[in-house]
Amino acid sequence: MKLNTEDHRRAARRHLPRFVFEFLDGGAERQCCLARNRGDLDRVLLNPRVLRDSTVLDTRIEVFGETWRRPFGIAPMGFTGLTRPGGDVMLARAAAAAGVPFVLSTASNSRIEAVAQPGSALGWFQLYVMRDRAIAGQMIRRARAAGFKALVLTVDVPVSGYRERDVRNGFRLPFRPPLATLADIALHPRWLLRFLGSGMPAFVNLAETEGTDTLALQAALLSRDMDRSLDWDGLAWLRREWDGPLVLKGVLHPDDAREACRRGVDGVIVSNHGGRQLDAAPSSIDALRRVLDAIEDRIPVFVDSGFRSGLDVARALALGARAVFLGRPLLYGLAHGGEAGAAAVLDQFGSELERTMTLTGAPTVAALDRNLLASGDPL
Ligand SMILES: Cc1cc2nc3c(=O)[nH]c(=O)nc-3n(C[C@H](O)[C@H](O)[C@H](O)COP(=O)(O)O)c2cc1C
Ligand SMILES: CCCCC(=O)C(=O)O
Repeated sequence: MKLNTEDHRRAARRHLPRFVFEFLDGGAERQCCLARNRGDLDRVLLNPRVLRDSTVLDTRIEVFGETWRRPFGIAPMGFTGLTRPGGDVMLARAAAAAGVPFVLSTASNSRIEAVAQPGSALGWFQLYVMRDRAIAGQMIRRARAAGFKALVLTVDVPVSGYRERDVRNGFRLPFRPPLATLADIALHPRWLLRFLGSGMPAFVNLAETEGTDTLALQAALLSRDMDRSLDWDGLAWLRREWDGPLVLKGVLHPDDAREACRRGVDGVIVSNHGGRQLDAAPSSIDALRRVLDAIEDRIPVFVDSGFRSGLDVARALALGARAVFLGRPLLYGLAHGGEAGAAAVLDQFGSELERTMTLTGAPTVAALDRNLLASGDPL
């Protein structure tokens, strides 16, 4: 029986070889940031209101002119195909069925065009800018042609965080696993069998860009060898390439949030990349408060990193976030149950959120506001 995200996580751990589970589950260095996300969320207390009619709950929100059925979506995640072949399409389908957005990663293992169809109305595209900016240009054009609504530029990966587990497990391209990793893969035949027909998943969208050395490029993406010269002026270049909503992902500092507003960005995602980049970064919920104060309602503020239940989502909404993006919980569901597993996780977050709204006397998302925050909240 799977009652919560931890149950899905345990099932994923059983299904996956260790190198895959540790890649998706792990954080950077001593994993302090990963733990901080969790600890700080647990300390946000909601002070419930009583005697409020909550027979009808409304979890819908509006974002960039579109309606989401619930105030959360699926964060962009690379190498999803390693968890399950066709994983990107499964996640997009689960999101579409739940009426929430799915953000397709630059490092996906499914073609942009294949994900656009099942994801359709609420699909967003996440961009990593590699050294050859022409590649980003090609991806943006494909994403626009395929109907993606918003572009998410991830800005917290100028270089990879140090993921020590990935190094120990030999997880890089070309994949030459050490014996211990090979032996562990052999112990997971159900996972292995799924890849017999298809082999190791590729970063197919990179592989399709013109005039590039595909293998070297894929290795560069997995080692997160990005364009470190990208700066605020680089945004002007992106603006010329993309005329839809532009969202910056990985903003933590209030001054960067203000700069984003000045530069005409349409939204920010407060994120520490799920504790996978700077281990000393503040928790996402802590940074969220400061970014919200800096932005003063000028543009929507989203958040991700560490959200494991609908109650956590309510915490961020009460602080003032427009919506929350969910990362690993969806991969746990995908790992053990494919599309149905991902759908079960989204359902779980929906019912947890509804229960929290009822318990706090907040029948609409708008009613989940700072008034619910318990005084003496230690953050
Ligand atoms: C396996 C994995 C792959 C990821 N790949 C990407 C990516 O390609 N692009 C990106 O912007 N963020 C990526 N992220 C970060 C997520 O978008 C998100 O910020 C983070 O997972 C949220 O934290 P949570 O997993 O604790 O919910 C990845 C995260 C994981 C766990
Ligand atoms: C697989 C390429 C990048 C994925 C990523 O951003 C992450 O592992 O956090």
